[in-house]
Amino acid sequence: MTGIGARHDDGPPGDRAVLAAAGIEKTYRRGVWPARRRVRVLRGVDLALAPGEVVGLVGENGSGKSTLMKVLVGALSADAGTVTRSGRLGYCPQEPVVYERLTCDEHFELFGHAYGLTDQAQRRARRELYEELGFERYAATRSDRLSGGTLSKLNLGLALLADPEVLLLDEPYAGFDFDTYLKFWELVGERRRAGRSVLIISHFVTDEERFDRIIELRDGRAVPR
Ligand SMILES: Nc1ncnc2c1ncn2[C@@H]1O[C@H](COP(=O)(O)OP(=O)(O)OP(=O)(O)O)[C@@H](O)[C@H]1O
Repeated sequence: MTGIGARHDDGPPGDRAVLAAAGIEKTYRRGVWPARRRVRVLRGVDLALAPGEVVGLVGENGSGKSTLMKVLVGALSADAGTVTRSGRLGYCPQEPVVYERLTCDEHFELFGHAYGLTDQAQRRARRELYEELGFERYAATRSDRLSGGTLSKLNLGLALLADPEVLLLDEPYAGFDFDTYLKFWELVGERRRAGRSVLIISHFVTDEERFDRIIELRDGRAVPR
């Protein structure tokens, strides 16, 4: 792999980790008694992200990638294991979580407020994101009137707004056209050079060259690839 900048060839991040998970287990319970069954998805996942690393999280459909990411951000509780984070966290879920009646601008204002950004900082970051991802013309459009691709840009933009130290992206480019897909990787490269860490769920073999490291979820465990 060539990655998109300097590589980390010095093994697992260990003490330098900005995000570390140890022994994560998760079982879902489905159905109602007597047809109740358990789906054991994560069986002891260990994972660590160092500053400035861009790591791919891969695995077949249903292997538990989204489940793991939800546990890492704290949106879902694990049955066992620990997650340690340092710094600000940005999360781009697979399904955009937006308010249908709010415009793109209003989303940035709301999230900027939630992140504790000053108005000035929020406006500056918003302007840059509109430009980088090319959706400024939708600034005043309500989110329920956006196309799927533009909605994905808003979803990603909101995760990037506060320039988080750790960025977790669940298939962030669903619906992106090719130009936007390339811009997305430029944007990841910039974050990386700034020492930010990024974990990306990916299904594309073509992405593999862009990661510093790839972790595969297999049989409920994380294995290096
Ligand atoms: N809320 C839930 N309740 C019950 N089972 C669930 C729930 N969420 C996910 N699952 C099951 O857990 C397993 C892992 O799902 P998950 O979405 O984490 O996989 P994934 O690797 O992200 O899949 P994909 O590549 O298709 O996005 C699947 O069998 C899924 O059906």
